[in-house]
Amino acid sequence: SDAPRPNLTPADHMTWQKETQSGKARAGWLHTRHGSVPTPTFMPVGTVGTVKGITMDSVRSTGAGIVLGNTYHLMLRPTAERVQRLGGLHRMMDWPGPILTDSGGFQVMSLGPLRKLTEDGVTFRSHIDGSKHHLTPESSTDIQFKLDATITMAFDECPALPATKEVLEASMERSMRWAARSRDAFTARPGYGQFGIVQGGTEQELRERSAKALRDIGFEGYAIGGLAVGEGQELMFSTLDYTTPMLPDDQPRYLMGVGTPDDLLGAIMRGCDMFDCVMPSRAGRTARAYTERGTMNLRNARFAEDTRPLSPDDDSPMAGRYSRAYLHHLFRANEMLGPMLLTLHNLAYYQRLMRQIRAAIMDDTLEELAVTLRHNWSLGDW
Ligand SMILES: Cc1cccc2c(=O)nc(N)[nH]c12
Repeated sequence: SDAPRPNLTPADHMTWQKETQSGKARAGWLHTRHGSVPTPTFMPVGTVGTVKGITMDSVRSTGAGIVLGNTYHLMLRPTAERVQRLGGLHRMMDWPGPILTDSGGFQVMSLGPLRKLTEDGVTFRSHIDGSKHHLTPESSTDIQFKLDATITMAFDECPALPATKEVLEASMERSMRWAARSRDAFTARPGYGQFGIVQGGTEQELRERSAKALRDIGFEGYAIGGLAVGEGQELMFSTLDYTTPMLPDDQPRYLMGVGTPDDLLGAIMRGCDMFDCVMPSRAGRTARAYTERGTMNLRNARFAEDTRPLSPDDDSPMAGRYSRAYLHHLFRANEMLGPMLLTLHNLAYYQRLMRQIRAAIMDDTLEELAVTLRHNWSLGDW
């Protein structure tokens, strides 16, 4: 967005400034040690220090401002100590902008085989070489410090859904104890920050207690965890309806692991500001294009001689240079360039969507934009 940047607020940690609001949707600025980013913002996932298949210059060219890394993957390879010796993630991956790192608990529960969870933390074996590892709120926070993460996530447990209220309650309460230990282990630095993660599944009373526990600890931002784990959009939105108002109005809200363009629109309209999801990049590697008219699978034979661009207003650097037919050929031939071009295209679409939504928040026309977007997404290919 070319909106004038409000002046940076001097602070001993990162700050978020709300610029304007339209309904429950907010437009603001995230000010960090590694630069300022307009919100709402979508964070491309750079799990092991790379947004798979494209250079960080390409990521920057899509308009992305902040990217995500993962404690779980980076601690296993190349290890946090080596990243630190290489000058931290920013220098190692040639990304001077802000980096948010997830804390590892979620990835252990979904990736690491043979894991054991205790009050102290999680013991697990590496999915790479079977070596044994232990993650605690303290060690996760220390790893993120070594990575030089701009935004550090508290170490939490994300329970699999469906789960009984008792299971959700015990898990949430443990995550809150871990949040306090994560905060104690965090090293405050000007322009850096740490986010707490609200848990509690789809139980309003648990979400309420979790949000209060995190506010009492005090963080620079608040993530909503425990969603995007198979509950479905309706239940995710209804959970957001009562959860976002529980969080401080003047601090950023990060909905973890979300989502499709329609998810993002709905979550922004419910007061969320930051998002991450593997969908656009993973889809790019599997021949699925995200466009204003919904998604399309470029392996489909109907594209074999379709000389049109992917979408008429594609503003990625490849805009108008590669036809659907060419992409169809690349994927059929299993050429590297296919996933590279389509990942770039999809991330550029997500960033364009963020800019469109932010502009509509600024001129209070978000309701109208939402109708247009949902209509066009339903059209399918033209
Ligand atoms: C990446 C992600 C997606 C979805 C949920 C979560 C969560 O609850 N906690 C963490 N740390 N990460 C998550």
